[in-house]
Amino acid sequence: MQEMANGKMHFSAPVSKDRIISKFPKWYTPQACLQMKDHWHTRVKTACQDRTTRNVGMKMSKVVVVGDLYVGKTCLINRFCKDMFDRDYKATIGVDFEIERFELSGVPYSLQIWDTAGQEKFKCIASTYYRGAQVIIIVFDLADIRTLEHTRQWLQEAMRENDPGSCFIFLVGTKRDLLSSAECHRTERDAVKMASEMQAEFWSVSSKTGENVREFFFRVAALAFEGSMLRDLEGAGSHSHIGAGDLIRIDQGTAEEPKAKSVKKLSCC
Ligand SMILES: Nc1nc2c(ncn2[C@@H]2O[C@H](COP(=O)(O)OP(=O)(O)OP(=O)(O)O)[C@@H](O)[C@H]2O)c(=O)[nH]1
Ligand SMILES: [Mg+2]
Repeated sequence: MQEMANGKMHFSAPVSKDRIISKFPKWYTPQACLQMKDHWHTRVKTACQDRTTRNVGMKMSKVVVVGDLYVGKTCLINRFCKDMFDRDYKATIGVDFEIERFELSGVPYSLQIWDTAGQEKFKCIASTYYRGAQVIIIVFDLADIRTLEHTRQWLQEAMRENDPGSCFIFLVGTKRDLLSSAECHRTERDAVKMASEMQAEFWSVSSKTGENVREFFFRVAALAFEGSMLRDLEGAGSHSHIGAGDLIRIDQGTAEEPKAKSVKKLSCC
């Protein structure tokens, strides 16, 4: 596909078929969800159908994934982005990121997904990447209740770098394949309570089996996309947008768009 942008001809690969979102994705549980509607906002739908507005607005959102070490942040991202699962633990050093391209309601859109280190000694590096997030995903291990207790602290730290009300917050319990359904039910009840306190949407997933992983990221993409479109359409002040300096700039129109970038791994301060 060829596109004219800034007077230059670009070639952009079509979005892969399994990243096309046409129907508004559903929540995991109505007890802790950010929105209960099951359709695109009318203004967004109209804007998506209007070819003149297709090329304006946010084309990429920053997503930051935080949580204790070993809870499964990297596995969650890898299951979605690469459809793989690694049983062996390799701690994230500093940060990494992946770019995922979608097509939502006919409009191209990308998520820049930042995977941060949970280890205390890398926190000071990771926290410098929290700024400008449109989505914050706080991950905990369903099989280790202490990691749920720590999610409040993770949220506080992530919000220190972002304006209140400027981010969608998700609370995600991983490793549900390790729990019996009774155990899972008990922990989910506590997690729903925590999510409500945080004004977050709760999801329960397994990166090992892939259960709910795709559904979860589709939901993230849809809410982030709709939020961006609405802010653009309403002409909100720049403070509620992702600042230009907060995203790594990637020319989405070039033929050889990098699939993922690994940020230089730094030793800690
Ligand atoms: N059974 C099971 N194991 C999982 C799941 N997700 C992750 N794990 C395992 O949990 C361990 C930690 O996973 P990671 O994704 O590396 O954890 P992390 O949160 O990225 O850890 P840091 O990078 O140190 O912050 C690994 O051994 C994974 O194989 C899951 O859904 N089910
Ligand atoms: Mg990791």
